[in-house]
Amino acid sequence: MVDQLRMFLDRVAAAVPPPDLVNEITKLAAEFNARLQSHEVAEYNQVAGQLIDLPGRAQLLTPAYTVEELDDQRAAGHVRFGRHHLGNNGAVHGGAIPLLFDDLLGRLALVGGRPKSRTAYLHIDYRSITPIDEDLQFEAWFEREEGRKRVLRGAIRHNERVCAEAHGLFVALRPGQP
Ligand SMILES: CCCCCCCCCCCCCC(=O)SCCNC(=O)CCNC(=O)[C@H](O)C(C)(C)COP(=O)(O)OP(=O)(O)OC[C@H]1O[C@@H](n2cnc3c(N)ncnc32)[C@H](O)[C@@H]1OP(=O)(O)O
Repeated sequence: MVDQLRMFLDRVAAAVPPPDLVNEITKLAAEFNARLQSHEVAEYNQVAGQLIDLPGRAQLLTPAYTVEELDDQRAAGHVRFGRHHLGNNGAVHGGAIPLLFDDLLGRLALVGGRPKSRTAYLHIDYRSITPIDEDLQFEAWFEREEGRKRVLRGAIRHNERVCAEAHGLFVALRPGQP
């Protein structure tokens, strides 16, 4: 379902459909919304975002990324941004790139039984255009850990070209801290 929805968002972004089709799709979307509404659950029971083996954890907000290598210091894999993430001129929107890094670095910050943490800062360097509709490679790694502070770095590449780099501080939450 999430794969289809991601594709739907890409199609909506790319299409200029005739008015009849817009009306038809609007009715279908309204029907899907109404049907799902009756199955709403509380945050801690929801499945979206919890399906760790699916691209982007099956969370629609997050770009569809797949982790292929993971240990307690490093993660690597691939990501593909779609038309939904377009800024302009074939380049990914600058706001979509931190979404990937926050999720990826935040997820790595948890690996190895580490307690939950929150992003204190996330700095992005946009080194070159990040293209949509291409398979891109990412890497994330620990730079250092000092008490509750975890400093991580990440990079997205298109083949050999660096597209963007990230530098983030994640602070482990104290018991009871939201
Ligand atoms: C099965 C399913 C699995 C699912 C996997 C899901 C993966 C999902 C991944 C998704 C991931 C998404 C994740 C998200 O999106 S989390 C959402 C975005 N982030 C937030 O909302 C965080 C909001 N901020 C806070 O809650 C607090 O400020 C935090 C918790 C961050 C720290 O407040 P706290 O009161 O706790 O700590 P402290 O103030 O005593 O500071 C402690 C130390 O840290 C240093 N410090 C703090 N801030 C900064 C700063 N800006 N620059 C430099 N340094 C900073 C500070 O100097 C001190 O250092 P030192 O003096 O000790 O040396």
